[in-house]
Amino acid sequence: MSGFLSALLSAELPLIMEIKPRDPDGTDLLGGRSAAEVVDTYERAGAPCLSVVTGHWFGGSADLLREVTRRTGKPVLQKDFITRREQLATARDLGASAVLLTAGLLPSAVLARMVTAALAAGLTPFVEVTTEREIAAVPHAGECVLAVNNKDIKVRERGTADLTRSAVLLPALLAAGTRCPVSASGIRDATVAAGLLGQGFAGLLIGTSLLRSTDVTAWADEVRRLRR
Ligand SMILES: O=P(O)(O)OC[C@@H](O)[C@@H](O)c1c[nH]c2ccccc12
Repeated sequence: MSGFLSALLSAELPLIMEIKPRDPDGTDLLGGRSAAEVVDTYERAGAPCLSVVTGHWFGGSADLLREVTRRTGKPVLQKDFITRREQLATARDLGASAVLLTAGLLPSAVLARMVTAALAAGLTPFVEVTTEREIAAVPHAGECVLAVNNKDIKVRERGTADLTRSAVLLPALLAAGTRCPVSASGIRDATVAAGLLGQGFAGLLIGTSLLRSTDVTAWADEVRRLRR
């Protein structure tokens, strides 16, 4: 099993904590903090894995990913529009353990090729889906993280999140054979997070709410408390 999958599946609190400099509307999310400071905050709160957005419209970059992977020993997911094999080699060189593949943006033959190529490169495919049809197009689902995106990448993650999408698609994720169904985007507080974990998600990907939080450890502790 990949390092990313096993870290998530063995975590006492499976929150993939994300670093991105801006939200899709351009609002700053780092508030003057360095990437290293955010990494340390997330590690103190118990993150088993991290995510770094390298896409430029979120203010990300390859340098940001490098800075994070140098700082942490935790497996790191690269979030970007990965469509070509060369990008997989770059992700690995920058220290990523997992890569985002967006099912809704890739023709199914390309998605299949990229999943296979990522696995061959030792990277965990983190496949984002929004429909049952997209889920059905994911090969080797048992080796992938399958993540329902509660927002819509086609409108650049603007707009409000639809958390019912996660609930509706969870059975299809499990039927596809993933060990690691994840809910991503728009998880605004600990109550929502605890609810999704209670439904059966094996992991959650959270960015904005944690980046805006003044106390990430308290945020995570609240999820722990609600799950008891
Ligand atoms: O900040 P949020 O709402 O917690 O969402 C995190 C993550 O899911 C979101 O940043 C994201 C989802 N899909 C993406 C694709 C590219 C870049 C970023 C993303």
